[in-house]
Amino acid sequence: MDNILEVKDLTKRYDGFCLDRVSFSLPSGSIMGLIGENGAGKTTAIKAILGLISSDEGSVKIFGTDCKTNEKLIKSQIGVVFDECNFHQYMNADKVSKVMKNLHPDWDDALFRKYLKGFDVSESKIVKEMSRGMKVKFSIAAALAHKPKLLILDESTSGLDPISRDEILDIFLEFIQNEDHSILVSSHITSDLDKIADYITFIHNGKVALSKSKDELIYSYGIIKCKSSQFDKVDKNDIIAYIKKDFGCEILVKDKEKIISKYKDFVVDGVNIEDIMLFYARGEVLCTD
Ligand SMILES: Nc1ncnc2c1ncn2[C@@H]1O[C@H](COP(=O)(O)OP(=O)(O)OP(=O)(O)O)[C@@H](O)[C@H]1O
Repeated sequence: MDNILEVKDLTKRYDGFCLDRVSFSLPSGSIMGLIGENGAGKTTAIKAILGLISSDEGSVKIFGTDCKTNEKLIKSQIGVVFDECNFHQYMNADKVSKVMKNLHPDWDDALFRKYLKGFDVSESKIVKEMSRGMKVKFSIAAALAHKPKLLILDESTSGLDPISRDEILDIFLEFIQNEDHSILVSSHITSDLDKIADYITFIHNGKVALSKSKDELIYSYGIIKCKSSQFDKVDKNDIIAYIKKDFGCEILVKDKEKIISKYKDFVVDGVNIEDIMLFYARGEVLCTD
């Protein structure tokens, strides 16, 4: 499987913050969830990938080509949705369609209207009159209607109600049925990523803390829950991270099956993306692999 997006050592320095040598690859036909705390660097990474801000170091290849070599063609094949609607406040569907038709040769007006109808967003309403959720749906409809191969969304779905989010997650899954398509989506709603992501990249303090297949994380990682007094019984080489609390200790481990047979006295629970994020962000991390 080819990579639709390859980010290598991407670095951006601001006063007091550094996006530090961020690297990851997004294979075609897949969805990657970009997660991290507020201020971790997700938007900075996305903007640097899209060339909306200049990077200090590193490279970005999209569709196998360095972004700088054929920027116009590459960008025409990317659909981008930020958390705010980028269209002018006084534009309605007709006006957006007119503008997009000139910008994108593959613009499909009928598809745009189909998505708007499906999302229950009025074609006559101007952006200014739309609710936050409507603006997001309007932007997603426009991003999909120019038939991109790569869809990049930054925190776009957070303001949507659970039903609308579910509807959009289905559209994302349908979008990647085409093996040439991929999605990079930053989100704080990790339960959505539990449902749709194939890969997870976790940015912590400007650095990639992990970038792995979601199945590898979910099926092989586990959490040992034990008393603080039992902590020393666990081999440090088995520990990825741990959190000690007043009433006990939680330990993130890899290779859950091995751990279950090695430590028969301990309860080993499964994990979700939020658990893993909490361990890396709030726990003591012993192993960064
Ligand atoms: N133009 C800028 N000038 C200076 N610092 C900036 C600029 N843009 C972002 N930053 C800083 O970069 C850091 C990362 O911000 P970024 O928006 O990438 O985080 P994020 O992970 O997207 O956070 P959130 O989840 O809150 O949206 C923050 O410390 C922020 O203050």
